Amino acid sequence: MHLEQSEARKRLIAGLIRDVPDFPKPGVTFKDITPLLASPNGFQAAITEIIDAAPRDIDVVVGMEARGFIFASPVALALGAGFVPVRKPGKLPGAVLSQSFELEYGSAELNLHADAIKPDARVLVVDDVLATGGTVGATAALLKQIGAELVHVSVVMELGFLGGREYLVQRGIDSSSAILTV
Ligand SMILES: O=P(O)(O)OC[C@H]1O[C@H](OP(=O)(O)OP(=O)(O)O)[C@H](O)[C@@H]1O
Ligand SMILES: Nc1ncnc2[nH]cnc12
Repeated sequence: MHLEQSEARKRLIAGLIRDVPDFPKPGVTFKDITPLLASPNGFQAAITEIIDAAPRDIDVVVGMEARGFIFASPVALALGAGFVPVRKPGKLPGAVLSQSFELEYGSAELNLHADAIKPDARVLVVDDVLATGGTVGATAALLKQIGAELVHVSVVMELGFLGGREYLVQRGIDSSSAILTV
């Protein structure tokens, strides 16, 4: 019964993520989550699936700007954990740690407030899409600079053909789950 409910949620979620060809550049098929967010049942199903897969005793849920914020915040509240944002450069007002990385469609840099997470904190990282793994990898590197423990990575959709999971495993991040893998 539990499994059937989960399968039904996954089907609902899959039907609410739209493929947009050649966005943001030719050759990239963009996975658009806005129809999922616009559906209360769909959005709730995604949050339920992430919570069900999450380890217990999480102190902090980290979400990455911008789409990661949307999923990480309700997950943090449901788990009784704090929410900490990883942001693009120039957005956080305090002293930051910084990490650059490569994306499927460009290069980027992410920042984390240096004092946002205690060194012994158990951290769950939540994002919408795992593509090349660059974003999660950079976030993991930021957490490593602090000394926090990255316990698990949860995403709504993994683009398996881009090898993000292998990229993460090569960096010692071997606990991750995706609601959907394409
Ligand atoms: O595994 P990767 O190759 O790193 O790709 C995945 C990341 O790319 C997207 O973010 P994007 O940088 O497009 O920013 P946005 O959330 O602000 O749209 C997505 O939300 C993930 O964070
Ligand atoms: N193809 C894609 N669709 C949506 N978000 C992404 N982030 C990186 N690649 C993506």
